[in-house]
Amino acid sequence: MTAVLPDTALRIDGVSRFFGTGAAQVQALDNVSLDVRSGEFLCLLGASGCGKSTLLGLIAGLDAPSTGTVDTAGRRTGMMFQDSALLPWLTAGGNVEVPLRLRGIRRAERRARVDELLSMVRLAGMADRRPHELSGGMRQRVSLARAFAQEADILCMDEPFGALDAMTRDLLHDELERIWRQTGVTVIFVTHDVREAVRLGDRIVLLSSRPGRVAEVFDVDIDRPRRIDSTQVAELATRVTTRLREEVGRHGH
Ligand SMILES: Nc1ncnc2c1ncn2[C@@H]1O[C@H](COP(=O)(O)OP(=O)(O)OP(=O)(O)O)[C@@H](O)[C@H]1O
Repeated sequence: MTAVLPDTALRIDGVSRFFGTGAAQVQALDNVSLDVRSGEFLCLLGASGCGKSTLLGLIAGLDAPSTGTVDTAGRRTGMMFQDSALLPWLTAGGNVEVPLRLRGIRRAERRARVDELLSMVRLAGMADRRPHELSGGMRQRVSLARAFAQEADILCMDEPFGALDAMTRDLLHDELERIWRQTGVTVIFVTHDVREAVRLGDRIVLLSSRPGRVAEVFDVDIDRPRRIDSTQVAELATRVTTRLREEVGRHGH
């Protein structure tokens, strides 16, 4: 194994993951190897059940590989899910504050940080609202602010905008891209939406159907900011979709 370069945020080396034992055993991932650059926006794409969430969980340190290694060289990882999973008894501000509390940040600093984070997702003045008083898009903005409150070096996002309407999703793509550029965080973004991957990613890693293997890696050489409905995005999305169809077809799904 070669040394991890300083600008490598994450090295996944020969990772397989099995669940269960005996006849009921399922192989979710098969010998996945991948280096992710520091500050890169990497999209993981693949058919349902190909192991995207499993791989993300391994990167986030929520799970351990059966074989192989995931090396984040001590970098802090954070997580954001599709469901905003806000705590209903806390306000928007209270939710964003949770990771700050967990990290032992003092009250006055927490307050200031919460205001900053809510402004960053354009929810200044909404700190006292409760989740049920917010729209789905606003809840996901709070969730985004909470994700950034983790101050992770590597942010793992599991279809964070999957449940939103197209308009809201478009806006949140813009916000996420802006914040990603401002903070320099490394993002690992799971999606099954090809256009979303092309809209956001520096690279797209296409996983094969179960067990997930790296089927192909696409570089997205399109200037930012991108528009999801631009011709360039559509053209690359068509190429990626064709490849994705081949992968799905190969496994008879
Ligand atoms: N804890 C577990 N126990 C048993 N099987 C599991 C477990 N977690 C995942 N699997 C299986 O591993 C495979 C990969 O699941 P995973 O959720 O990673 O796929 P995915 O690509 O994220 O799917 P989707 O796009 O539908 O969310 C699936 O067959 C799933 O049923």
